[in-house]
Amino acid sequence: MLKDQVVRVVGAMSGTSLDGVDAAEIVTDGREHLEFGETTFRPYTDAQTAVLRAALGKWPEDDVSVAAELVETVHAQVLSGFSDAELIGFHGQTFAHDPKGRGTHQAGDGAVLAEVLGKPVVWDFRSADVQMGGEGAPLAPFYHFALAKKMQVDAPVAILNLGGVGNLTWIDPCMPLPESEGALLAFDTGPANAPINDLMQTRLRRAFDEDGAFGAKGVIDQGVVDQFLQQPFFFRMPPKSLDRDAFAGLSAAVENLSDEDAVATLTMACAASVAQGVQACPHAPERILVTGGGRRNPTLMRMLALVCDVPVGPIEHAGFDGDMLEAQAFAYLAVRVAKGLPTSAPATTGVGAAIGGGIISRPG
Ligand SMILES: Nc1ncnc2c1ncn2[C@@H]1O[C@H](COP(=O)(O)OP(=O)(O)OP(=O)(O)O)[C@@H](O)[C@H]1O
Ligand SMILES: CC(=O)N[C@H]1[C@@H]2OC[C@@H](O2)[C@@H](O)[C@@H]1O[C@H](C)C(=O)O
Repeated sequence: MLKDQVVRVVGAMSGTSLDGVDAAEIVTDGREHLEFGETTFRPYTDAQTAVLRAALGKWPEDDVSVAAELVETVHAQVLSGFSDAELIGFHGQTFAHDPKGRGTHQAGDGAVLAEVLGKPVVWDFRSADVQMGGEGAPLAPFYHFALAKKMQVDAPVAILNLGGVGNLTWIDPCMPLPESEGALLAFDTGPANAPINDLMQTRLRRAFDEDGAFGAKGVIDQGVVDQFLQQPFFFRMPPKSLDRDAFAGLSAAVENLSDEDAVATLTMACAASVAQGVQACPHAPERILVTGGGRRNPTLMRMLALVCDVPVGPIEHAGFDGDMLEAQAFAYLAVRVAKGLPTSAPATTGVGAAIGGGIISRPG
């Protein structure tokens, strides 16, 4: 692919909240040129979510073929709607993530999708980074850098994704490239919606705390939050990343609280872990732009504004679509992989040197 070639590319992401597949088209040269196209979301049925949930924590050598085929089938359906796209970025579904141990496992075979869809597919974005000593996550930061350039801001900003897990990217948009030293600092902040969703499902048979209603009625158990922040993860310097279910102890710690108090406490645990992350940034960002489903939870957004010493608002304030940012990110990263450009750097994943991860599979 030529250096300046502009590509119509679609990215697809199945996130840790296990709610469905986001797909988004962009037009990009893999650097600063960025236009936005069609988007779609395909929710998983309850039965499909149950299959995926049962595969969490499993590795390729475990028998996950049914769950992996489900990921491929749903993605093939979703992506077949993007007939104009020349290239596909396919993240897959993370089943397990243990970068300093067994590695990282995103289910779904991009080679199968390339055959089915008849287009080149970039996939397995995280493994090379892990093999080179990196965390393999977060990977959206290089895309966040492109967004900050598009915003034409001249002071550091932070982009906070609140999905199942939270991740924050601090960006100095005055730097020339995302891999430039000092351009980015990125890391997972802690659990975000996953513990809240798990509690809502187990206790109340609801998918999530809609509009933060339960959390708003509860009283925060500050002792639980303070105890939670004593976990070694919060004393590690970034970059750092998390598996979805890394904090089982947090859910256990709210077991004896009422539904409302438990949700309020889990919501504050998420906000407080973000506030700790903000303290680790090189300088205070001018503002925090929130993406991912957590920005739709007004209780969480209120708590964030309370504990972070920086203005906090949804990324729509900067003109971007907070539901589709991750799908767009894997579209953008796919073009970078196809062009041989790096997708991570020491400051985003802790990898030894900037590298481009990802495999390209072409239809036979
Ligand atoms: N109206 C709402 N009120 C409260 N919470 C909401 C609302 N809408 C979405 N959410 C939360 O956002 C979650 C979905 O977020 P998102 O789609 O960003 O997650 P994801 O992409 O799967 O996760 P990750 O970024 O960790 O991979 C839902 O499961 C729910 O917890
Ligand atoms: C291993 C893995 O899939 N991590 C996800 C997860 O979901 C949020 C957070 O944890 C982040 O580290 C990452 O996803 C985003 C898209 C990323 O790589 O930037």
